[in-house]
Amino acid sequence: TQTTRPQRMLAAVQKSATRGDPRSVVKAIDQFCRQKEWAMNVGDEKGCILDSVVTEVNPATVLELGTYCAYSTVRIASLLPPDAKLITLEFNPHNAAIARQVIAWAGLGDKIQLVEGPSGDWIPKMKEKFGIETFDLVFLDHWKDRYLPDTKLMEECGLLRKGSVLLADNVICPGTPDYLEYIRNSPRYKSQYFRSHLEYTKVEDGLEKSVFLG
Ligand SMILES: O=C(NC/C=C/[C@H]1O[C@@H](n2cnc3c(NCCO)ncnc32)[C@H](O)[C@@H]1O)c1cc(-c2ccc(F)cc2)cc(O)c1O
Ligand SMILES: [Mg+2]
Repeated sequence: TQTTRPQRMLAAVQKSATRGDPRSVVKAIDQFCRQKEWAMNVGDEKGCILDSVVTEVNPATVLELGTYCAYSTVRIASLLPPDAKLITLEFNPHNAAIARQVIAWAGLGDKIQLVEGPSGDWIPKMKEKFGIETFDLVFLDHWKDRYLPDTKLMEECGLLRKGSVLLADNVICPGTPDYLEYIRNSPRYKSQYFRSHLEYTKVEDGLEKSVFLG
């Protein structure tokens, strides 16, 4: 029977990456996507920008919207301080199942909590279910038309504090026009665009980093 792309990606990790070595997992996925099949991971070029933001913020709490196969989940978690926590939301059960195995292979199960379900349901429950007061860093990489509503929901739920950083993938391609318009014109955010390319291609894309001002 036919395998899925996430299944083939996991197979590439289990074949080429070293158990317990997160960076080898990242490398194996990038190699698979460059040599075998394109997939919608943030990728190695934008991944370097992601790494620099994670290192700069040095977050104790991270929220990721849209796990997919956990490429960025593992990439972020590999840079976190010892007691930091990363919560990643994924509502497609098949993708979640693959992501759990990628996270396990990387040996990051104690830093990463994958929560299965839609962000709209889980964002309001972060405090009661996970004892999270606020997030130091949020990585947005789920459906592009959900970036804005979920950002407003995080504001309403008091999950952002003065200095919280939102980092949004794909603000050019596929694009998130309503989110960009809101975040760049809101007096409550200080935004910065990091120009790059769509993963594994020469097409323009970029990350938007926005600091919540409280
Ligand atoms: O579409 C892209 N990403 C979406 C990711 C979705 C993943 O996240 C999960 N997900 C979605 N919404 C929610 C949700 N909440 C919202 C719904 O309730 N709550 C929880 N999980 C959610 C899905 O189940 C997937 O696992 C993309 C496309 C291109 C692209 C560029 C150029 C092309 F030609 C083609 C494609 C490049 C990229 O980097 C991209 O990220
Ligand atoms: Mg993306």
